[in-house]
Amino acid sequence: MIISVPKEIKNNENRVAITPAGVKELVKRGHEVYVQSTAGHGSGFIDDDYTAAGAKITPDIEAAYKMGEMIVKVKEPVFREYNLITSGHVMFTYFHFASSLELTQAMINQKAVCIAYETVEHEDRSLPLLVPMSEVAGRMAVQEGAKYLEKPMMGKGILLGGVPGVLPAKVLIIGGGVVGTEAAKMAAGLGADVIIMDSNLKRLRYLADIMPANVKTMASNEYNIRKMIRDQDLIIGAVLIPGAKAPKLITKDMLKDMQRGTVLVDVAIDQGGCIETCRPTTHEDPTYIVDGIVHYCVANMPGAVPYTSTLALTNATLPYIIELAGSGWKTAVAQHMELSKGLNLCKGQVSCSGVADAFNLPHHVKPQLQ
Ligand SMILES: NC(=O)C1=CN([C@@H]2O[C@H](COP(=O)(O)OP(=O)(O)OC[C@H]3O[C@@H](n4cnc5c(N)ncnc54)[C@H](O)[C@@H]3O)[C@@H](O)[C@H]2O)C=CC1
Ligand SMILES: CC(=O)C(=O)O
Ligand SMILES: [Mg+2]
Repeated sequence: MIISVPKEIKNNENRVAITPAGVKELVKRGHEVYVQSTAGHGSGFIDDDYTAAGAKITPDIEAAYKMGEMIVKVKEPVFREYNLITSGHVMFTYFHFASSLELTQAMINQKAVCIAYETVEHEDRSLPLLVPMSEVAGRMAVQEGAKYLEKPMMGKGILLGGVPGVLPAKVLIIGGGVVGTEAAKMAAGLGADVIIMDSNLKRLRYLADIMPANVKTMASNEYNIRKMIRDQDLIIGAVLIPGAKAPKLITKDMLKDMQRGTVLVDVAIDQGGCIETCRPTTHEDPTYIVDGIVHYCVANMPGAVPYTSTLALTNATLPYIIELAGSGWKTAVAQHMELSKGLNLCKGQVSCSGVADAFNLPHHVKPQLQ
């Protein structure tokens, strides 16, 4: 198969979808790999690293899309890419369709086969291609939260861990999955006073067992959220219903109950966000203030630490790229339950229920696989 890797053009997105090591594995199996010139620069790979591994370099994004049967990316296509995508393409990348009708409609119109990293799902319901980036974003959420709690950044002016004789900051994490767990570990390690809320009691039992003593667990419901947000310093949104739009758990009217300078980091923003006043921001301009509350809502947080994120992501995606390239997408999707869960759009039909529900579109349980 011919696999093509365009350079990411989303704001401050420095990850790349394939490393030279990945190219070598694909070329060894008889595939042809095209990589757009400078696509790897942000992650520390130069064009010569790719050619040495057997890739061919394309001069621009148009050529990258033109050459490939399967396009492997990191982030969802942006407007400039829509018309480069055709019904002949298999697109393998993060899409987060439920958060964007525009993107969903564009990909329906282009009739491409869209397999979304974030909904590839194992039988035990884990999400192997979301996990590594959630690990990164969960850890970063605390790092970024700590930074924006500083007074010059419009935060309350409180140090997460406190100092001897002064109490530490309070951190509330809503959603105790991968992002929430990693955030809790980081915040606890810095000495903060941490609460994790989740709607899944089994998950809370597990977290209560493994977390240090400065992490407490609490059931997630409106009453508890309203009660706890009053005196928190940092609140991290980390819920997920796979494929679907995130539920709004903190509404605009709740902001007046928070203390000024409280920082909200809505990691779930890529699925629309779980805080009503959150809208996607970029690494260039990551925060804004509503009612004195700092909102941080960057939808591609791992893009800022590409040296870590590209390796973590491609460690997970490469086996699936090899499978899709080796068997062809139809056979791979038919034979592998995890990849069939990843199929979101197929030649203009919506095959992911979360996406269909988000926009009231017809849901094709069995899309045309021809
Ligand atoms: N902004 C960014 O750059 C990034 C965003 N993400 C996003 O972060 C979000 C979380 O991802 P993961 O932790 O991997 O998901 P996960 O599936 O591991 O965890 C989600 C948790 O939310 C819980 N949950 C669902 N509804 C809830 C509710 N009403 N109240 C409390 N908890 C609830 C679930 O029980 C589960 O434990 C996703 O939207 C993901 O796409 C992930 C990586 C990067
Ligand atoms: C998961 C995701 O959206 C990201 O890594 O950017
Ligand atoms: Mg994202």
